Amino acid sequence: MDNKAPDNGEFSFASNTPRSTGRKGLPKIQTQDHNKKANDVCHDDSGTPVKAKTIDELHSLQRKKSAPTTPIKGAQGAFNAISEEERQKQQLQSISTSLASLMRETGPKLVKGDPARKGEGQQIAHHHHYTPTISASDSSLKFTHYLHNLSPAELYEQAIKSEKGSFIASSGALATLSGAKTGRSPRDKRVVRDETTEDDLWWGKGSPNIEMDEHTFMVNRERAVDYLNSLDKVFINDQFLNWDPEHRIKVRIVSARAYHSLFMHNMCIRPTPEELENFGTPDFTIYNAGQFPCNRYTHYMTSSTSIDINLARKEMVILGTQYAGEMKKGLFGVMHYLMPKRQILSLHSGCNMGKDGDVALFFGLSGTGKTTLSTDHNRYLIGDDEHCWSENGVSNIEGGCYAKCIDLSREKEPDIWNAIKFGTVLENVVFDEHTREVDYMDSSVTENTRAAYPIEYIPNAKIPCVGPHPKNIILLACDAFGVLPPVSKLSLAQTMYHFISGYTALVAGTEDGIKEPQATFSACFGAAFIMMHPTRYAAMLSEKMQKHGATGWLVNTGWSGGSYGSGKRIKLAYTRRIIDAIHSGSLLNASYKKTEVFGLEIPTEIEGVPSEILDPVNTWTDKNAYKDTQLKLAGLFKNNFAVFTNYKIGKNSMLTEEILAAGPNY
Ligand SMILES: Nc1ncnc2c1ncn2[C@@H]1O[C@H](COP(=O)(O)OP(=O)(O)OP(=O)(O)O)[C@@H](O)[C@H]1O
Ligand SMILES: O=C([O-])CC(=O)C(=O)O
Ligand SMILES: [Ca+2]
Ligand SMILES: [Mn+2]
Repeated sequence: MDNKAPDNGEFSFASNTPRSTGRKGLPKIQTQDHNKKANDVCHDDSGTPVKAKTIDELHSLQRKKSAPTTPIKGAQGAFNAISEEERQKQQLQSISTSLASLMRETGPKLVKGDPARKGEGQQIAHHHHYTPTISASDSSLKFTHYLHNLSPAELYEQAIKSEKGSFIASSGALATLSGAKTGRSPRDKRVVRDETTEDDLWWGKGSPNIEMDEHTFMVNRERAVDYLNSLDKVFINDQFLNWDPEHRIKVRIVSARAYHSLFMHNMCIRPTPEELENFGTPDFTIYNAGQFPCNRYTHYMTSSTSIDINLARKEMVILGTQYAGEMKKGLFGVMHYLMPKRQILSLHSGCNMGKDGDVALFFGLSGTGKTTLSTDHNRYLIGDDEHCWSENGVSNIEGGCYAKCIDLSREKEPDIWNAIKFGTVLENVVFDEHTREVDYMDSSVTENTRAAYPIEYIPNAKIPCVGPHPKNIILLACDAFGVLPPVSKLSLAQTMYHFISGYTALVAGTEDGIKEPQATFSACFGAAFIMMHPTRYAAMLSEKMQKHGATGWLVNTGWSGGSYGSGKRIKLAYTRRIIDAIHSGSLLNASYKKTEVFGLEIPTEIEGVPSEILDPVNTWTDKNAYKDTQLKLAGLFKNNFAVFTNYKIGKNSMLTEEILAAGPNY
């Protein structure tokens, strides 16, 4: 920070160290007369004196008060002039409400700051009109310390001080463990079914929304809040979702771990100090009590993990899992409800933009390449995982990226490699205990190792993360069967067919319990996150693609030359050349031939890609095995799509017919 605390010999870290001056022995102890200059033998002792009389005072000089970069709105305005004290009071009141038990008193007694740093800089919520009654519980006599929107440096210190398994990696990233869960637990997700959600949401067979009643939600909420209030300290993050200013959502995350706070600091949009001062009441609140299990005797609970969403209360509760992705994807689910209600399409996709403003969306299930392929040195990154498509164009929902890092290499993914530095959260990676060098090949903890970093850590991120209407819609599938072509150009009906199907072979690890690749269908490439029926999203996508003239593509980032086990994964370098040809427009006008069974249009030539791999039949030595495997996969597609044949997609029933006909034919 500064050179203001000068060297007086006792605290010598300045450049004239004993080593550099070649002097032997310890520096001379000087107890007084700092100003003596003449005839000094040791030059180190001749610096200006420290401007403190005591150690405490010295330490208080080290940290200067943060000040907003621009004057706070309203403070000097004629209207709604609000005093600093009043603003702090409002903030405390809001946080007190967030942490309140709904059964007992109005809210906990709050203290801002770390309990370990008693006295300094702490503010007690004196304004809080708490009236102890005869029925007051012991917990209501306790203070709840909260740490509000700490900086990454502060969160590092908190994590290292109090969370086992937190270390600084040699890159500067914070390496942490997420505990027993190293992936999401979709089977433990519950959504409150009430008047608000009864008609709007998708319930029943195939739906990711497993119902829960309001009362049970309150039981779990109380459990989480009691747990959080019982702790020494809790972390509060007040942040935003969605870079489109018209549709920005305010979120509050209450959590017990500095790791969770830093993760969300990176993943959500970070408010400026001014925006934070004027934050007001959040639109949605997460209570993350992940270290604490749910009570398995509670109705609807099938394990000790429960992730509960209550849209009417605008709250989410997490019990029994510390995997940070639950918060990220929980909020994504909320956006999948809020945005379509405003005629905005929410998408599980990456997004980037070329120099000429051409935007591409990358859809795909976990591990198919959204983050890898949207992070492209020659293009601007808008976002890697969650977007909105509105009348204004596209906007990222998040403020950060969440990259898989198993087998990560500097050569193949330089931008992601370089983003792993101070401030980045590294989950469940293995490192050398001395050098703290990470071994990205090591999956001893889990296959699903991850890095969460702010989007501006990617050098060509487009800030603000918004762009014009997309030109190319790229559907990524990691086909473990090895029969889908590396790239196919899709008609609108085919795009809709594959979007609704949402096929991939899940790559090990992201969803807890899955260890081997297996064929998966997940509607809209994100059935775990959508809240309404898939046809709602599909209809919006087809309408937008038609209106803005976007082209659909199916890209197989999975196997070639055989299924998983015998074939090999398509080289990332080839996939990148394919994606380049889509972006440049050269693939749009290439020559094509149609495949059997899936009826896909495949190009005969792409610069930088061996032509023989473009038709997968060429890469298989056993042609009969290829044919059988292709038919087997086609059958799986048909079976999966059967549930959608009774639904109309959009207003146009012509399109519905075409979509049904756009699947495999054999
Ligand atoms: N041909 C290929 N194309 C894309 N990715 C590949 C290819 N071959 C190997 N990979 C690897 O596959 C992984 C793709 O993961 P990525 O993080 O991009 O998934 P994602 O779609 O963003 O998933 P999630 O939604 O879980 O974040 C990376 O580890 C990447 O290195
Ligand atoms: O949410 C996660 O854990 C990782 C992710 O992006 C996904 O699964 O789509
Ligand atoms: Ca990703
Ligand atoms: Mn994702």
